[in-house]
Amino acid sequence: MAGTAAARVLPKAVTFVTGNAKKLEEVRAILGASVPFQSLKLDLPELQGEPEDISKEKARMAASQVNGPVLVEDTCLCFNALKGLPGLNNMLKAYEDKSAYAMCIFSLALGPGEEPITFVGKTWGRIVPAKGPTDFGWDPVFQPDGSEQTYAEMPKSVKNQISHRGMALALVKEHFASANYTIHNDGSA
Ligand SMILES: O=c1nc[nH]c2c1ncn2[C@H]1C[C@H](O)[C@@H](COP(=O)(O)OP(=O)(O)OP(=O)(O)O)O1
Ligand SMILES: [Mg+2]
Repeated sequence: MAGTAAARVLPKAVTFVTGNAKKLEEVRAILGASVPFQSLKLDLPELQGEPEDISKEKARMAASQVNGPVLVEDTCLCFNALKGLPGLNNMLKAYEDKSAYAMCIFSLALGPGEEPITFVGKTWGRIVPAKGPTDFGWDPVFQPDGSEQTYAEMPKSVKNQISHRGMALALVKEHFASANYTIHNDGSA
């Protein structure tokens, strides 16, 4: 019957594994208190393959290292001219089609050996000559459809409302709201 499942008990709060401070800043701002987490930088291998598979494998590796629930994230800027292949800005110079999408994939693994759940967010736009502050990756060259500003030019709150990361985290939030996990701290770090 729907809605009668007992809340799953987690041994500790979720660890968001990332080495990227700008990502972490956005994830904190977007999740607020809705998903309690701590962050940790781990040296994980950069894997090859389909984006969702890479993300799940990253979550599996992180969950066994942390020995607890983890959230990992991978982002790519995918160019339609290159049939979605993640690539570099200057590769686009040869193409008329400047359309692109930013894609963010989060994977949640509740512990070692558990099948990760993925959450995907996409924002469509195009590649433009750089505008705005240059402190976060390709933000100055990505202009979302319907906007006159690049991600870099937008106030953070506006980027987070419409961004690939914001979209994916809306799904993460929904998942946590419906799963209703309870945290029973096991006393380890
Ligand atoms: O919203 C964004 N706006 C602009 N640039 C961004 C964004 N999000 C990621 N990026 C950049 C950072 C990195 O140069 C590349 C791949 O990101 P990605 O491999 O997922 O990140 P990372 O290796 O720095 O951190 P992590 O430790 O979480 O894997 O895209
Ligand atoms: Mg990475």
